[in-house]
Amino acid sequence: MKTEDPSMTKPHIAVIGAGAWGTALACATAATGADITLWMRSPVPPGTRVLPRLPTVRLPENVTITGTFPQSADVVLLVVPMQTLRDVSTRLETVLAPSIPVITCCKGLEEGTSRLPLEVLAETMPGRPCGVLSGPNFAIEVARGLPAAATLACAELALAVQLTELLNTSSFRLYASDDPKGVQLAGAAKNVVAIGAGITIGAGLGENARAALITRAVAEIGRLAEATGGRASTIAGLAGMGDLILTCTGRGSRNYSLGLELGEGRPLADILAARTTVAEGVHTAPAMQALARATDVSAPIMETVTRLLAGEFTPDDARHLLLDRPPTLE
Ligand SMILES: NC(=O)c1ccc[n+]([C@@H]2O[C@H](COP(=O)([O-])OP(=O)(O)OC[C@H]3O[C@@H](n4cnc5c(N)ncnc54)[C@H](O)[C@@H]3O)[C@@H](O)[C@H]2O)c1
Ligand SMILES: O=P(O)(O)OC[C@H](O)CO
Repeated sequence: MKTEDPSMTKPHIAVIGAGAWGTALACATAATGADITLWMRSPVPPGTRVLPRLPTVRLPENVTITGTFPQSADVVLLVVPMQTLRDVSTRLETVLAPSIPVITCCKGLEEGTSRLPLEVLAETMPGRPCGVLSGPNFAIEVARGLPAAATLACAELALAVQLTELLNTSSFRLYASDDPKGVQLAGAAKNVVAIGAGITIGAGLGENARAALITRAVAEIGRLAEATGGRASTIAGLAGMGDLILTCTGRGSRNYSLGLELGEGRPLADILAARTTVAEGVHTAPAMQALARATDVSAPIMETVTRLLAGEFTPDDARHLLLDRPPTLE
């Protein structure tokens, strides 16, 4: 009788959240050959292989959809909207073995507390090894296996390296980092800047203005990263500059397209009412404004986008994004 060699057991990667990004990450990590379980909160009929957020993508055979949280896995990817991270991670913590590493793939700050994703997990999953994955990644392209890259950061570089080796594939290239604060700050802030970039184009201010906005955002996000214990140099990488380039120019971005509509004069409430997907920048902007104020960081872009979203500025005032400040040194 054949006995199974435990050293030949396939890795198990659990993905929590079957929105666009969770579905894409299930497809991408399936290419490692691991067994993938994809948790979704809404039940689907047995045999479902195509999920609502990415209706043109068929899940690979080694992806199993489940409605039950995992108790174990080699790694868990948490891929839910930022404002639900506290609730979902609290519930997951009650069943998941304490040594299992969790990677947050959210890009945002928690509204009301201005917490970064890993700061939320430190409260809901204390003592657990955690990391963050972030980079210029439109879900549909990653799901289709088009080439993409991202940063995976953990406070312990050795863990980041170990997890990149587990998750890296020939089309989804991962770079390890030991600056999780900088990576999270970058991923959250770019969504706010993307709204600003959309407003700039939607209000007809031109592409020069957008390029200036993106470039000044790099400096602003660097200051915010340092104020939260991260490194400004991280903002030059995939999670910073890389994601700013993608999200501030690609019409596939929900944050950028929301900004475009705002810039064209459509009220925020109408834009949000017509959408079912998450535009993280709407929640993250006031949290980023509060963080900047609390840490005494000059953050005119975060401030202006927040005030535009709150209706304190009209799109006609969008030049505030760049121009209404005295000249200074670069
Ligand atoms: N879509 C992308 O291209 C992309 C790429 C990189 C990172 N991200 C980030 O990933 C995160 C998720 O984004 P997405 O694009 O998958 O969002 P989405 O709007 O496509 O889907 C969100 C998913 O979360 C689920 N959800 C909503 N409320 C929930 C709750 N209370 N509990 C559990 N699940 C809940 C929804 O059912 C849905 O499946 C965001 O932080 C986003 O910034 C997205
Ligand atoms: O559609 P957005 O604006 O949430 O952007 C998606 C990804 O974060 C791009 O990297």
